[in-house]
Amino acid sequence: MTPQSQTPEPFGARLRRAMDTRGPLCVGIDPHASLLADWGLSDDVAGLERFTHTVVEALAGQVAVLKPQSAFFERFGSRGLAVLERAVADAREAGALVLMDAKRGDIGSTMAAYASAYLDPAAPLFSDAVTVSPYLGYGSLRPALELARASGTGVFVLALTSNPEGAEVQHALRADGSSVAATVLEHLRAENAGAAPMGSYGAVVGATLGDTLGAAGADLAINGPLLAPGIGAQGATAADLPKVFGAAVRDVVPNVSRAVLRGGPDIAALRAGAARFADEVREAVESAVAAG
Ligand SMILES: O=C(O)c1cc(=O)[nH]c(=O)n1[C@@H]1O[C@H](COP(=O)(O)O)[C@@H](O)[C@H]1O
Repeated sequence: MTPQSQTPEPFGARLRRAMDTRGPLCVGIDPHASLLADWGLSDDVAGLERFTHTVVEALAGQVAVLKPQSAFFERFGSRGLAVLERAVADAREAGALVLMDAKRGDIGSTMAAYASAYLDPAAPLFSDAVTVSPYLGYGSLRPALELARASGTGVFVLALTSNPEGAEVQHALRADGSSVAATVLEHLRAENAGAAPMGSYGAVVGATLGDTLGAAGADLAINGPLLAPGIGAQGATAADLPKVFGAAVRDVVPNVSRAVLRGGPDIAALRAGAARFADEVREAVESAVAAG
């Protein structure tokens, strides 16, 4: 990677500041073909570009985190990736942190290349953080964890995903009786130990999981951020957050994609939709914290 003249501020510190000033909401940039159609756009690169540019213009000055889902850009090949590159740069320029949702995971030597694609400051898709999958073994993520440390970026590791199919792998019990997901969380706790105000290594834990976390023996106190997708289109609400996350609710970065994006293409409507979810999240977190 590019040599750094000075140690960059860690992602965890940058994220905590953004959460404190803008609120913790993350909005996903997920240009589904159906959303392009709803917005009156063509399902091609021009439609993708217009959609993405509108979302960035509407929300990059307002929300803490924007999370482009790479698959929706990859389906258009190199021209789709060019749209993604510009969106990442524009969103960061406007003050949002960009979490690239790429869910990468591979053997360590290949993981190093994925890490450079998103976490090397010289890379065209350089982002503030990236989502990764630990299901080739947590240790295979080491190159990404190390590059994140060096470049002041973050890594969000899938632990307990929002989809119902995730449980067959994530709740599975290891020989010592701990669940696979609890083991992932344990690794993250060790990674973030001693970091203040919080570590740069997050977990993805679905807001849809209700009270099933107990079944996975999941201890969410990892001293790092907890990305919580599933609010809106997948049925969870802001009011579910304290139930799912308990005392860790202060570290939750709730994600909403379709339920905000459906408000477009009107910029004011997109902003109002995000603001409504942000208010609901703030209310839910504040009342949970007040209740102790
Ligand atoms: O890592 C993610 O972002 C993610 C993890 C997970 O467990 N569930 C999940 O839905 N996501 C992503 O979060 C977004 C949810 O979108 P909506 O259901 O439209 O709000 C999509 O981009 C998913 O790929």
